[in-house]
Order: sequence, then structure tokens, then C-alpha cells
Amino acid sequence: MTASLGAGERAVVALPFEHGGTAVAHRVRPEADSADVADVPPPAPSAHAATPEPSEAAYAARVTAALGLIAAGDLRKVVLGRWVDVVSDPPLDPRAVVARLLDRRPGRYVFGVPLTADAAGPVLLGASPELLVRRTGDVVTCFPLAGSVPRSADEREDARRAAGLGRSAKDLAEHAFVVDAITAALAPVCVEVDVPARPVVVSTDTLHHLGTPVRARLAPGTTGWSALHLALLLHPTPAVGGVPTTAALDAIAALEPGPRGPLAGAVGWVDAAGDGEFAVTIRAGVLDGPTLRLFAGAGIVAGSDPAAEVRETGAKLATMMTAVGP
Ligand SMILES: C=C(O[C@H]1C=CC=C(C(=O)O)[C@@H]1O)C(=O)O
Repeated sequence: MTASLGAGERAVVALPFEHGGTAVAHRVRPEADSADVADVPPPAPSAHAATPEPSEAAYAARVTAALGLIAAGDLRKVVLGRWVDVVSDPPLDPRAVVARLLDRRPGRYVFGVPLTADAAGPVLLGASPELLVRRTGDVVTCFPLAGSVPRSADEREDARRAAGLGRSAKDLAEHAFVVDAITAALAPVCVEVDVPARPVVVSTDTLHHLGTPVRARLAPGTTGWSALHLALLLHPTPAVGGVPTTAALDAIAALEPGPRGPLAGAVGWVDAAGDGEFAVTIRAGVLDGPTLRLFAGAGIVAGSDPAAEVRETGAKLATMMTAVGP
């Protein structure tokens, strides 16, 4: 794909969660095409009706089922998701939602990607806190997040939760699965892979996460690997899938309400030189007419508590619920 891009052009790409699902790519010229969303007014007041799928009680039961698979030895980690369908009247303007996300920055990587050529068609929207991969020349950077705790409005309690996360054996194990998978995937194509021994705490609007900044260099002979190649190599990491990958994907297909499609995939851009940046498509939704389908998942490992995973996914969903406004 990068071979067909001209100087100054980029491909904006949304990769689906499922292998074999539909990927979307748009050729853009950032200088000429950048629409000025700063001038777009905030979302007009709408009435929103939110329907969870499955219900919180049913989600907790599915977490328990996943813990059963882990106890049986079939799985070590699986990221189990749930949806909320938000129907708005009048329908949301995707540009207004993106403008609000850019203004508030609940996650570093804000995106709005049309999923069809039709301007009135579905749009992928979100503000992801998680860098899947960036390539700048021969420097490759990843910043996986996994292991989370919802934030508190009380400052001292919030700090206590962040500190507790950094000491939580369950969350450190949940995080290590992702770092190990990324390190193993990069090994055949990279040299000088630098992985700090301990994660740091990364905070968003609604959660604290464990995060590890990984840095590497493309190995001689693999400099043709673009950011898109690297995203395809790494996806799905156990931040959205699990360990072992195939067993986790089977459990996700069995326990979630339907295919994730573009949610929990990868979204980003690549240029003619192969440089680019892809975020994990989380804290995201697909807006299709009046309906915004939001997705949130939580990593389940031995020791996970179903009620805590309901709260965690609720906090993840709140990022986009807040962005659509009252
Ligand atoms: C799958 C999601 O989050 C991932 C990223 C950060 C923390 C996660 C966790 O602690 O479970 C997830 O792995 C999501 O937001 O839908």
C-alpha cells in the first residue's frame, strides 16, 4: 500500500479486530485535507437512550465462564468485551464528537474514520490512550496498556488506587502477558529491543492503567517493514485478545454478543516512507445514523473479580459516554 502513496500523502487505516474482517483505508493529504474541527460546535443537546449488551449481570456471568476456562487450563488470559448502544435524538454529528474529544483529550489518539465511501455512512470514533506501534525511520515504539483500576473523585483515594495498581500481582501478571507478546513478536524484525523491567502508571480521565514504553530498532534487512506491517504483526496483542491467542479468540467469539468489527482493532496512518502510528481502537465506538455502538473490554486472568470487571468496563465506557454529552 505504501508504494502507491505519493510524497505528502498518507493512508489512514482502520484494521478490524477479527482477522479476515474488513479493513478500511483512505488516501489523504494532511496539509490539504485537514478539516478544521476546531470550528465545529459541540454536540447539540440530544436525548440518549443507552442499552447494554449484554446486561451487567450477564457480563459478570461471562467473566465467571472465562475464569472457568482459565481454571481448566485452556487459557491464561482473555479480554472480554461488552457493548452499549446509545441511540441519540437528534442523531450525533461525528465531527462534533471528534471536536469534543480533541478539546478534552481523554486519550492521546483521537480519531474519526469513515468506514464507507458514503459520507452519511458509519464512522469510527474514539480517543485511545494506547499506542500499538509507531515507526519513525528505523525506530519502533510501542506503549502497551493492561491492568487497570477506575479513578476516584477523591484525590487521596485516587492516589491510593494508582499506587495499589502498581503493586497488584493480578494486574502486573495481566500486564506482563501483553509486554511478553509484543517483545516476542518484535524479536524477528527488530534489534536493540528495550523493555523496562517494571511498568509505569498511565492515567486517563476515568482509569489508571499499567503501561510499558517499549523501544526497538528495525533490524538491517527489515527496513521495508512499514508501520502498517508492524501493526499487522502485533495485532491482536493480549491487551485486546489474550493468551494463547487462538484459544482467547475462540473464547471471545463464544462469550461476546457478536463480532467486534472495527472496535478493538488498530487505527492510524502510514506514509510513503513507511513511517506511521497506530493506536489500539479502544475507548471507541461506531456511529451509524442515530446509533453509537460503544465497546469496552477487560483482561481476565486467574484472580479476576467479575464485579470489578463490570466496574472497570463501565469506567472505560464512560469516556465516550461523556464525549457525546448530555
Ligand atoms: C480492552 C480495553 O482496554 C485494554 C487497554 C488497557 C487496559 C486494559 C485492561 O486493564 O483490561 C485492556 O487490556 C478497552 O478499553 O476496551
